[in-house]
Formats: sequence, C-alpha cells, structure tokens
Amino acid sequence: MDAVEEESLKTFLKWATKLGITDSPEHNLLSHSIHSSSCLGKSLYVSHFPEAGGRGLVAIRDLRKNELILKVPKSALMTTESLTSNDQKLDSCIARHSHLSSTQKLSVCLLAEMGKGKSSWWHIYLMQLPRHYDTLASFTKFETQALQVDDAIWTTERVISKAESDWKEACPLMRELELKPQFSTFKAWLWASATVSSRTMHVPWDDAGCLCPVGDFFNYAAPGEESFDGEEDLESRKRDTTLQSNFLWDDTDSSEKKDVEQLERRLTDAGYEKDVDAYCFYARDNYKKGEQVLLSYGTYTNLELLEHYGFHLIVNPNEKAFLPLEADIHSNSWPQDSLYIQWDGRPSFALLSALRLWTAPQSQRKFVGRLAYSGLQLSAENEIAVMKWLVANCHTLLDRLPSSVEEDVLLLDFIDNMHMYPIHEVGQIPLACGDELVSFFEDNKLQKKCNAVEFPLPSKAIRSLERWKLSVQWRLRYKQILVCCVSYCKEVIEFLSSQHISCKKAIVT
Ligand SMILES: C[S@@+](CC[C@H](N)C(=O)[O-])C[C@H]1O[C@@H](n2cnc3c(N)ncnc32)[C@H](O)[C@@H]1O
Repeated sequence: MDAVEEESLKTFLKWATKLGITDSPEHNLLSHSIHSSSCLGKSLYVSHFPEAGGRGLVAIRDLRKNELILKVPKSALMTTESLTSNDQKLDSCIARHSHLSSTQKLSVCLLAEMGKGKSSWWHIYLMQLPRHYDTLASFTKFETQALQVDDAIWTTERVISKAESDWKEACPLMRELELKPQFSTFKAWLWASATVSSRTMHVPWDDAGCLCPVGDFFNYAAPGEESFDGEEDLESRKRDTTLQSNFLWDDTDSSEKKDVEQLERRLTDAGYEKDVDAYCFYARDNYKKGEQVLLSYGTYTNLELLEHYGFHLIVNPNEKAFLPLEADIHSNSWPQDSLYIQWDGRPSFALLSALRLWTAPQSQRKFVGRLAYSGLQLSAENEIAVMKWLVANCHTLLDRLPSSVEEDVLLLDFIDNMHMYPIHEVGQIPLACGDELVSFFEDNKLQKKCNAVEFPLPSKAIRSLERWKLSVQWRLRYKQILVCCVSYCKEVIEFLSSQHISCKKAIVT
C-alpha cells in the first residue's frame, strides 16, 4: 500500500468510526469512543493478502468461532433507499422507472453518487472501492474464447449481453438524471454493476442488497471447507434432501428439512439483525492472530465466482465439471444441474445414479430404479460399464479442447514470467499455445515494429492479461477435474474387475 492509499484508508476508518462501525461490538456502541481514530484495531485490521484476495481483514488477536467481530449500523449501509432519501431528484426519477430491477436502480444510484464527487456524503467510502473488476461481463471476445469450454463461453456471452441490455434499459433514467457523460457509458455501467454484484450483502428489504463499509473488506472462503460441528458435510445432506423430495421419501419428516435449512443458514457468517439495527459479522472459524479472517458469500462454482466476483479458487469444494449428456440420461428424474463431476473427480451422486440406471438393460430399469435412486451399485458389471462410459466421455472432451493440461500449465508459467523479458520476438516464443499468445498481443494492439512487443505492458493490457490468466486457470482446473475423474474411474474398474475375477475363481474351485 503506498502512502496515498494508506492516508486514504486512515481517513476512511476514522469516518467509519463516526458512523458507529466497530470491531469491538461487545462494548455498547454509544460508549465506543467516536473520537477514536479507527473503527478497527480491537479484533481486526486491514491487510494485504496477494494470494488470497488482495486487500482483506487480518485477525489482530485470537478469535473464537462464532464470535461477533464486526458490527455496521443500518445508518452506515448504502442502499437505494439511503441514497434516494438524501436526493429528491434521484428519488423521483427512480420512482418513474419502477420497471427497472433493484440491481439496475442501485447501480444508477451508485453512478449518480459518484458523479457528485467530493460533495457526496459517501465520498470517503466511494474512494475505497476498486477502480476496476474482472467479472465475466468485462471479458473481451479473446478472453471469453480462452475459456475453451462451450458452456463457459456461452455463459460469458449471455452475461455480457445481459449487462448490455441492462445498461440500455437504464440509459433513459441516467439521461433524466443528467449524469455527466463519463458516468453513463457502458464502461461506467460495468463498474457500477460489478460493484453491486461483488460487494453487496443481503438485506431483507431490498433484493439488490446493501453496500456495507468495512464489512465489504472480508475476502471469501468457500463453504464446505470448515467442519460443521462434527455433522456430516452439507453437500451430502443436500443430496439426501434432493433425493428425498424428488423421489422416494416425499413424506420426509419436516424436522429433517428444518435441520437442513438451519445448516444452510449457517453458511452465512453475517447478516442484518433487526433487533440491533445493524449488520453483524461472526467469525466462521477459530482464527489465530495474524491469520486472514474470511467470509462465506455463498456456495459458488468457479464460473459463478468469476461471473459475480471476478476471481476463482484453485481448491473449490463446490466446483463442478459438466459433461454433455444424451437427453435420455437425465430425462428420468434428475435435474440437469445435479449431473456433474465434483471438484475431486468423482461423479456427483445424481450423475452416478442416472448413469447406473441408464446403463442397465431397458427391461430391468423399473426393477432396479429404487436401488439406483438410493445411491447403490446395481451390479459389478453395471458399475464397470458406468465407469467406462465416464472414462470415454472425459477423454473425448479433453481431446476436443484446443490445449492440453500440460500446455496450459506452461502457458500460465509463461504469463507469470512475461514481465521478466524486456522484449519479445513474438514469432520466436516456443510455446504450444503460441497462437493464443499472438492473439493476445494482437487483441491488445501490442505488436510493434518487426513483431516485437515492448514491456512493461500498458495498464489496459495488464488488466487484459489478468483476465486471460483467469480464463486459462479456469479451463485448466476444468481439465484437471476430468483427468481426476478418469483416474478415479480406472481405479474403480480395476478394483471391481479384480474382485470379479477372485469371485469367479472361488466359484470354480
Ligand atoms: C467483498 S470484496 C473483498 C475485499 C476486496 N479484496 C477489496 O479489496 O475490497 C470481494 C472481492 O475481493 C476479491 N476476493 C475475495 N475473496 C477472494 C479470494 N479468496 N481470492 C481472490 N480474490 C478474492 C474479489 O476481487 C472479490 O470481487
């Protein structure tokens, strides 16, 4: 953090203190000195975590799981309501455009507030917001194609066109508000909508949520990593629930459902609490002094994290790799989005069950249906056929993609070290993904005389490089899951085949 950023952070933390934001919430808010120079310093402080989210919050003492560690009063939350209540013109214009979604309205309010510059009551907070984001909506065509997997490319294209149509719909409102031209461009819209998407927190009175100063410094940890007090993990509980509600036990005990609901609620470590009129944040785990304190924003796959937050995780227990499936595999009963390969390479409960049933002879399907839906193997032959189907389909998919795992690893290594080369002769770069690299240079208009590229790259190209890297990392992770699935299936085949042989031997002898 440079001196200017440090000064700006200090000013912000002092401003936040005056609003009653505190990391020592056990003390009465009123007794907490509003003359203190920082609202942090008792439990948390702002720090930098280059490998885990950049700016974030560090524990400055040991924290206990479930301990209340931050409280942000309602008066410090930025919402459409709070922004319009101080601005009559904004209020009446928004009211005339009631057809816009709540996120469109909050995005416009945010741009209107930015347009006020230093005269905005929120100016000090607005200066703390990132200047740009890497969410999918900001991906160029080149960066989108770099995802390689059709589903991911389609999702990105859909997200980009949704952002464009949202902006076009909001343009008449922004014209009415007479926003300065730079605050009503598509680029400005992308910034505002990414701010809303990546930083808002749920509040019960507005679907768009709220911007929560200081609370929005928490970086993300995926739910599913921590233990649920010795209970089985949520995914398996959820799977059970899906199974129960869809097929076999429609008369599920409602206490069972409540139990799962309760577990789901505990996925959120923060929430608006009406009785104290404040947003309250609880430690999701025990933290040692010096550790980054994280928050779970919800359960997301890596593509969803990219879409809403502009990052993804190397290890994400909620990651899913989808395979193209023939219609009759899922037509039976399972929702299509439950049929995937898990982050560890194992087929999901539903995919395994659907494949077992689909692989069984047509005449036996009715008879073995109950077994399959209960998650049981139908027979060793059936299981081997399922595993072989998975191996073959993973291979087909991997072969169809333009680059291999090894090539992606080399490319990422090259991207990371690019800055170390003073000048590149593009034609001489010995990389399997050389064509892609040339496209990156062309896309960013970086080629100069004699095909050479000058470093350091301009800042626009550096940002594009970051997004390209996110795409390559994403597709690499996808391929690694398929590779893990192949290994897993081969192990199962080997195990079942050896058992089958020893069984036959036992019968013969
Ligand atoms: C609510 S903000 C968290 C604070 C943010 N780092 C900041 O500087 O303001 C969410 C953003 O932080 C980043 N982020 C959060 N958790 C992350 C993680 N585990 N890995 C990488 N980036 C993360 C992403 O850019 C995301 O959009």
